[in-house]
Amino acid sequence: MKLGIENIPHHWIEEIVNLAGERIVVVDREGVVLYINSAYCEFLGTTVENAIGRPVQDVIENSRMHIVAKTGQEELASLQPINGSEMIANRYPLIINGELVGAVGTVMFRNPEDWLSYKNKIQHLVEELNYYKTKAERNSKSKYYFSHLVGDSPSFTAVRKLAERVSSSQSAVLLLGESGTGKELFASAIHNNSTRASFPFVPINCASIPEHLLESELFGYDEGAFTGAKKGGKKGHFQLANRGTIFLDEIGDMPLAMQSKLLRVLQEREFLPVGGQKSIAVDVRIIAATHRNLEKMVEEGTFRQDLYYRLNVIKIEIPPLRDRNGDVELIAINLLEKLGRKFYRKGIKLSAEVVERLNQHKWQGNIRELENVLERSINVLDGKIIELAHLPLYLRDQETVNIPVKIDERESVNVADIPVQPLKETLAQVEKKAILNALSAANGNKQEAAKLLEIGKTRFYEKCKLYNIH
Ligand SMILES: Nc1ncnc2c1ncn2[C@@H]1O[C@H](COP(=O)(O)OP(=O)(O)OP(=O)(O)O)[C@@H](O)[C@H]1O
Repeated sequence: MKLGIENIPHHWIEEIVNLAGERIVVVDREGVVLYINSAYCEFLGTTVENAIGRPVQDVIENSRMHIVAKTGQEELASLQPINGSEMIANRYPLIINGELVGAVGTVMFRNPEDWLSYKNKIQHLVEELNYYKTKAERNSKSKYYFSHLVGDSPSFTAVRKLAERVSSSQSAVLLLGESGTGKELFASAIHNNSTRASFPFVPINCASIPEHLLESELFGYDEGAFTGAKKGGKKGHFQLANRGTIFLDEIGDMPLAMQSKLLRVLQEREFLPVGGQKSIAVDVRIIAATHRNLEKMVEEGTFRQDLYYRLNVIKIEIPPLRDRNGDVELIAINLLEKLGRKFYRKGIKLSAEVVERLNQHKWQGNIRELENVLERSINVLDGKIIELAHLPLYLRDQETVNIPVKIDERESVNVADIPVQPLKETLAQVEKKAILNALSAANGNKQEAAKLLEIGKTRFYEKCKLYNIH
């Protein structure tokens, strides 16, 4: 007997799909319906004959299948109103022999009660999955080497050489640079080039953790340290990084009280978990990073001078992209390869005009901004060459090259509703709204929301803190 679907007579397949309770649609790269099963058509109030060969948007209300067929990005469990019911839609890119050829979509559950019972059943599995996903992401994030740090400009080459040279030392490293310049990549490359490479690299973003949780995140806690503390306590990042490297990103955002505790670990090489009685010894190399001016913060009294000296043993200043002559094109080509793999779109190139425009731009958001621009361009691209027309508006219009402001219907504000008040307050209101909108569009995923807003995650966390958004 054959080992596949060939054993099933072809005319059974439709019935099997219908029995499985799924409503299925298949579209090609242009979003044209190639197949839709009768159960789905029944639900839509149409017929298979009517639906086949038509653009999917004309057949299914609020469909996003044509988008998935272009981007290659799957969309799972997204809510889709059809015929007045909230449906749960799953949309998968259809990849055959490594090439994106279309998309497959299913919808299920006619009513929210069914969804709730399903959700309760799988909730713990989802949580478990998320836990392993985060862990896997963290592991893969630490896998950068100096060869991943693309750039040939003299300013960047000098910095990369310095970082390479100091990676074998055990001293603390302080990475300075604007948001999106690659500080985390540098930290990871230093770790992987050091004698600690076979031990963990543990990154922690000091700005993204609420102040009251930072201590237990860094140093862990003992059983019974506070109400709700896990049985058996919890290990902190310092303990997890033992014999490896801890990367303290956005160290400039660490509250003063925590700075004192961190200083103690650096001096004594041991720490006390929250609620603990016994100190734990650790052997950890520290790499800290910030986009803030720590010297100024020391002068202003918001950063401890003694801690600054402890961290500033080896200072590495990563240049902003606009000061890296010739690197933009090189990095863009590298990012296109990476994005090509992510979206199953191989061989995408930049037109000469686009290269020129990218070289002219000031890149306030550095490589992260460049990455977002390219990702967006790929999403609106049909062929293989990114032309000026595919760039976001603020890059297309030379007059406004350095003003990355994006206004579209989603972000527009009804001016008539705004009371007369100081401009600052109005701007804050709009900013908060934009953040909430992005969070809701990203299903609460902060990194994704920051990406949608085209700002760095650090700035995003700062804004959330400022507007009390949890
Ligand atoms: N030299 C480089 N070559 C290729 N890609 C890079 C390079 N440097 C950074 N990137 C990419 O740019 C993005 C931003 O890098 P990273 O997160 O390391 O910046 P950062 O300085 O730590 O930012 P932040 O301060 O906002 O946390 C990442 O997606 C990273 O993969």
